[in-house]
Order: sequence, then C-alpha cells, then structure tokens
Amino acid sequence: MALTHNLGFPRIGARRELKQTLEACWRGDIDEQQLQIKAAELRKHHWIVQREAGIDLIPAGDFALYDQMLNMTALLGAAPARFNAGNDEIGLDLYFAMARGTASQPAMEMTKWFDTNYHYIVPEFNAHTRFRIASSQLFREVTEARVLGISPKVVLIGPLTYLYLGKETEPGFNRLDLLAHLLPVYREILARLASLDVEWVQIDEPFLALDVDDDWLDGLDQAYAALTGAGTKLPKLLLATYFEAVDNHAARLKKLPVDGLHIDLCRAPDQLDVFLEGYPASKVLSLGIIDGRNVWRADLVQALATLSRAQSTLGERLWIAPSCSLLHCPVDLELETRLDSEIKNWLAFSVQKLKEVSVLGQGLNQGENAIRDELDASARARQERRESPRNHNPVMQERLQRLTRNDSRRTSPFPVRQALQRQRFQLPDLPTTTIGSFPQTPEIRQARAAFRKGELTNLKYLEAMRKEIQLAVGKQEEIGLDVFVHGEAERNDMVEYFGEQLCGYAFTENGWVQSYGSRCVKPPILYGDIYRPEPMTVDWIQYAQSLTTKPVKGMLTGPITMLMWSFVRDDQPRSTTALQLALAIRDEVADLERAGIGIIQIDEPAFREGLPLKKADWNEYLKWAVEAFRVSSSGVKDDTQIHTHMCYSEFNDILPAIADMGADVITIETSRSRMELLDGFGQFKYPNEIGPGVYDIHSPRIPETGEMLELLEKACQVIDAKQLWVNPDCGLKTRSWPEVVTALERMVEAARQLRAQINTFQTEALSA
Ligand SMILES: Nc1nc2c(c(=O)[nH]1)N[C@@H](CNc1ccc(C(=O)N[C@@H](CCC(=O)N[C@@H](CCC(=O)N[C@@H](CCC(=O)O)C(=O)O)C(=O)O)C(=O)O)cc1)CN2
Ligand code: MET
Ligand SMILES: [Zn+2]
Repeated sequence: MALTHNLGFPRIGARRELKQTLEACWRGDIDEQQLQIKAAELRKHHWIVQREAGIDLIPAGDFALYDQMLNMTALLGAAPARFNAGNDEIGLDLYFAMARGTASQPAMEMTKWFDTNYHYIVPEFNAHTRFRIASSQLFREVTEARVLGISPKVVLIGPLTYLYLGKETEPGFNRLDLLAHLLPVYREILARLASLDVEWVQIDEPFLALDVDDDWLDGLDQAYAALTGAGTKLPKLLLATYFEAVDNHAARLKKLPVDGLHIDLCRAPDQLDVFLEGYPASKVLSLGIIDGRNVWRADLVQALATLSRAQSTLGERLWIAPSCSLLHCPVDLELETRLDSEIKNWLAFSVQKLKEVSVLGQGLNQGENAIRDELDASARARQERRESPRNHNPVMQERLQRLTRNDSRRTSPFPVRQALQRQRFQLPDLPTTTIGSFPQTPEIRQARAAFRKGELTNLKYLEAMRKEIQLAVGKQEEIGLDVFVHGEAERNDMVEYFGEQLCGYAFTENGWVQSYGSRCVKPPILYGDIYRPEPMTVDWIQYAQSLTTKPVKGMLTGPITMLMWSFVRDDQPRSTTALQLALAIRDEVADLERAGIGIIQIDEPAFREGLPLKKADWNEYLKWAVEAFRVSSSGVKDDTQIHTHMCYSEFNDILPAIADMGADVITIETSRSRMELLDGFGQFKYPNEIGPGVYDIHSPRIPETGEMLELLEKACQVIDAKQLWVNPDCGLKTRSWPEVVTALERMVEAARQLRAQINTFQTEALSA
C-alpha cells in the first residue's frame, strides 16, 4: 500500500485566526493562556481537516506561534546570550522577545526562507553556544494529536539545516563546529519522541538544495550516524528535501542510515530516475508530486503515471506527498465565493491539494478505475485552461515581439543623468526619504473593508484615502524630510494592489499565506497575458504632489517582485511573464513622468529571492530579471530619477547585476545586520547612489539618533558620502504613527549632524 502524508499544514488559519489571536495577545487584550488555547484549537482543526482529506500520516510540530526556525531555537535552548535565557524553560515572553525585540534588545535577524516569501528568524551562533532541551511545547503537541486519535509524524528541522541557516556572531568562528554539541541534544529529542511512541520523524534538510561545501556534507554523514543506530529506542527518520533537485547527492543520501527520503518532483521531476536506480530496499521513498508552491490544480493523469512507474520499483515503500510544506499555499479554495468559476476550476489550495494526494494514493492502491471521475475532471480542467481565450492577449504578444535593445537603455550614462538630476532637484547632501508606505492604521483597513462590503461608497473611500495622503504629506513637512512619498494608504499590498488592476490577474478573498510572524500576504493569481487597461497610480501621486513643493516619489512595484509574490502561470517561462509585467509597469512609469512626477521608485524587494537556489542557474535568471527591470524603468528622460528598493536579502553576491539594473538610487535594508551588507557595496564600488537603511522598521523599538548616526558613519567609511541617502530599512506600514514620527525626526536629525560633521571636515581640509 502506498502511503500518503503531508509535510506541513499552513498554521495561520483559513481566516487568519492565528494572526488575530497573536496580535490580540501582543496588544494585551488576551493573556498567554488564552493564546495557547486558541493555538491548540487551530492545531486540532488542522489535524482534523487533514484526516478528512484522507491523509494517512499527519504532521505535528509543523505549527509555530511565530516561526518554525525560532521553534527549533527554543527547543534546542539556543537563545542568544544577550536575551539572558538562563537555564529555565524558554517561555513565550522570551520567544516573542527573540522574534520582535524588546526595549533593550534588538530582535534576532529575519531573512527569507530559501526562495519563498516566508521569513524565518536567523539563529545566532558563537563559540559559546550550547544546546539543551529548553522547550516542551513539541512534546505537548504530540500528546494533543494523540487525544484526537492521531499518531502523528513529527516534523523537525534537521541539525545541518538548522546550523546552515544560522549566522555567526563572532568573526572567524565556524558554526559547523557546533555540530558535535548539537547532535546529542537532537538524539535526546528523538529519544523523548520515541518514548511518546512516535514512529516517524520527518527531519527536514532543505539545505541540500543549495550549493554546499563538502564539510557540510560530511557533517550530514556524521549527524545521521549519530541520530540512528543501536542503544536507545529512536523513531524512524524520513529525511526531507525540497525546493530543488538533490540528485547530485543521491549516492550519499541513499547510503545515509535513515529510513526514508523525500524528494521534490515538482521543482525537479528529472531526479526521480536517479533515485530509483538502485534505491536501497530498507528505505521508503516519498515523492513530492503535488506542487506546494503554486495554486494550480494538478495533472492527476500524469502524476499517476509517474507514481505507477515508481511503484513498480518501490512497491510498498512508495509514499506520496505534496512537494514541500503547504505553508506557502493558501488554505481552502472553498472559501472563495467571488472567484470567477472558470478560474476557480483551475485551482487547488492546501485542502484541495491534500485531496489530490489522497486520490493518487487511492489510484495506486485500488487501481485507476477507482479514481476515474477524478482523473477525468482533472484532465478536463487542464484542457479548459489550456484552451481558454482569456489567457491570451494578442496586443501584449505583439508588443513583446516589437521590443528592441533600446527599450532597456536610458538615453545617457549615469554621470550625465546624475548631474541633470542634481540640477533639477537641488537636494542637500545625504538626502532623507522613506521607502513608501506609512502606517496602515486600523482606520485605513476598516475603511477599505467597508468599501469592499459596499458599506462605504467609492467616493467616500477615495476621500478617506486622500485625507490619509494629506496627513502623510503634512507629517513629512513637519519632520523635515527631503523627498516625500504619498504613503500607500490606498494599497492593501504592494503586489495585490497592482494585480487587482491588471488584466491577466485574479485575486482571492481569503487566499492568505504567512509572510512572517502574524503578517500575511494574499498573492494574486497571474493566469493570463498581462495588460494594463488604464493608469494605476497617477491620480494618487499627482494629488500628493499637489500638496507640497518637495518632490513626491511615484511608487511602483517592479516586474520581478510582481512575478515572485504572485502565484504565476506554469504554462510559459517565467521570463516571458516578467517581460509582460515590465511592459505594463513601463507604461505606468511613462504616465507618471507625463504627469510631472520627477522621481519614480520601482520596488524590487524580491529580486534576490528570485535567484535560483543553485548557482549554476544564476546567470540565466539574472539576465532576464535585469532585462525586465530595465524594460520597466528605461523609458524616461535623463532628469527623471529612478529609484529601486530591496530588503531582506544577502545582496553581496549579486552586486554586479544590481548595478546593471541601472537605477539612479537604490535603498536597501541594512540596519539589522548593522551595515555588514554595505561592505560589499563599498568593495564592489557600487557606481550609483545608495540609501542604506538606518532604522529597523520590523521592530517596535525606536532607535536613538546616536545609533542611526553611528550607522551612517559606518556607511561613510565604505561609501562616498556624496553617494549616500538616508532612509529606513523598508516601508513603515506595519508601524504606528507615534513611533514613525519620533524615529523619522531622529533620522532627519542624524542626517543633519552628519552633514555638519562633513562640512566641518571639509572646511578643515580646505584651511589645512
Ligand atoms: N506581498 C508582499 N510580500 C512581502 C511584503 C509585502 O509588503 N508584500 N513585505 C515583506 C514582508 N512583510 C510584510 C509586511 C507586512 C505585511 C502585512 O501587513 N500584511 C497585512 C495584510 C495586508 C493586507 O492585505 N491588508 C488588506 C486586508 C486588511 C484586513 O485584514 N482587513 C480586515 C478589516 C480591517 C481590520 O479590522 O483591521 C478584514 O478584511 O477583515 C487591506 O489593507 O485591505 C497583515 O498581515 O495584516 C505583510 C508582509 C516581504 N514580502
Ligand atoms: C517589502 S518592500 C516595501 C516597499 C514599499 N514601497 C513599502 O514601503 O511598503
Ligand atoms: Zn522593503
């Protein structure tokens, strides 16, 4: 019998119940115990949903109040010393302190989980780091599942991935050296799970999808030798990989003393044969055949054919699963009542995907005829999607054909443009600005919700949003910033907002996906050729500009970020989709310029995230991604200043490509890493202007003027002050106005102080 299982279920709740509860707890509206009760209810509900979908082996340990990596840090007692954890159980206070920071301690760093839009809390390691079981939450969850009659498979992040994804806080230290300290604690966790009668543990080692050095691979051998074998009673281990092919490691993985492997057949279908060849008789092989990263209904006919082929080699040892955890997928398509029924029929969310897994299991176990109806329905939906006229737009197709080299080139090189722009805008040295959004207050969100429900007329809604813009402009005048933004009040999200206005996109009511902590996004669904029927942002920006003499930045989301943060079509190359998006944005840029807007920011926070996990594939991606950005941004005059913005990523390895994008100014997130990121920009001699973030906007902590000044001084050491801008790390939509005003006042003050220092220095240099 082929067995069906799931690697992880979305924990946020179909209606974002976890988000509401967490935020109520942080506000102090409910206490810790009430939070725990609600969380347990959600887990219970999710287990029942999975059982009802027909899944044989259901995961526990995939739940987290904030993040699964942070859960591991708590379980392993690896709280950084600066949080003074002591030797007690790591409780919720400390857990949230690590995630969100406190008055005295900045939060732990947060970064992208592989190539997803999910963010994890980065473990901090140094030579003094030691491990111990410091949280019993996981073990309690196993017991909770048992109460429902579920014998769960427990999910853990593996020791190599845990170390690999962390960062060293001491120069010269190698975090792999901690492995020997880590393994006994993992073994203890496994033994404790075995004593709770846990039969299977899924141990996730997605780091194998990256290009890793041999010492890390040797560490893998060492680790799994230590986590298996005689002595104590231990659970069976299923080592799970996902997001990329791991067939380059097939020989090593087959030899590991684990009881099974999981591989991703959606991202890397070709790796199946390599694994089937001589697959050890002692191991199960789990095939990730249903795409956990996208929302399209599966081709069940083809999936069944693949599985049948594998079954003839593996027999009983074949397991069936989604490609990765369903964390990256919305919960339930059934909640979508407004989605066009034709498009809805092409889609599957988490619950539907688990049913697909279950149907495939049935097909394998009972024969094709047992699932004839499901196979037919799947084939019909695929065919309808393929043939639907709404996916194709001849105008867009034709424009793509007509694109030439000149479309991705500005008229003059940067130095010429810089001179013209300086003349036009007359900004001071170290100009101050923000990244785009101002607080999305409850009032703004409620107004939008009321508008959506028809309780507020279009006109009233527009008026309310104009009031917000007016407020934001007024505040910026008072704070004394140099380049303004309109504040993005009218946007639900920087991607969804544009998705809603472009043809070729569908959007959902409840298609939420966790981004970090309690924050979610609702990625729009890009199903067809893109077309911009009319200007999307011009009225708003023009209104903001009418209120001030300071320049107001036009604010757009770039083609790569639109691509990365949407669910995209799987029936054409992503590069083609990116170019279509680029053309739509190019038209918007042109309209903004025509309306007199002189500075236009095209955000590309997901540019780095789009980079393939394997270095061998980088160049190809960078080529089309840079080209798409250039198509979107190059249709303007020399004295129009193009900004871009990136956050949350390690940029140093792609600096030449970032320079190639040719933005006149780039603002980047740097403050959490205390400007470490900038070193690369300095060494590489980044040619254009650059605004390294000096204010970590993801923490409620308000930085002091002195701290920001220090960061700026650090920046001056690697980058010429003439090239520098002063700004926060990212948009301010998650913050409150009082925090923002204080922080920005201090930021402007820090810029003033530095300007004064530089002037004194220059005066002294002249008189010397
Ligand atoms: N797509 C995307 N990816 C991204 C980012 C991003 O900005 N967008 N930023 C980085 C991650 N950071 C993020 C930062 C903030 C939020 C965020 O604030 N999300 C909001 C939801 C934003 C949204 O869609 N808001 C809608 C719906 C708001 C809502 O909940 N409305 C209530 C009613 C209002 C209320 O009572 O509060 C309802 O409909 O029931 C709107 O404004 O219209 C949240 O979780 O709360 C998400 C990601 C990286 N990835
Ligand atoms: C995640 S990048 C965000 C950029 C956007 N302009 C904002 O300020 O919110
Ligand atoms: Zn950002």
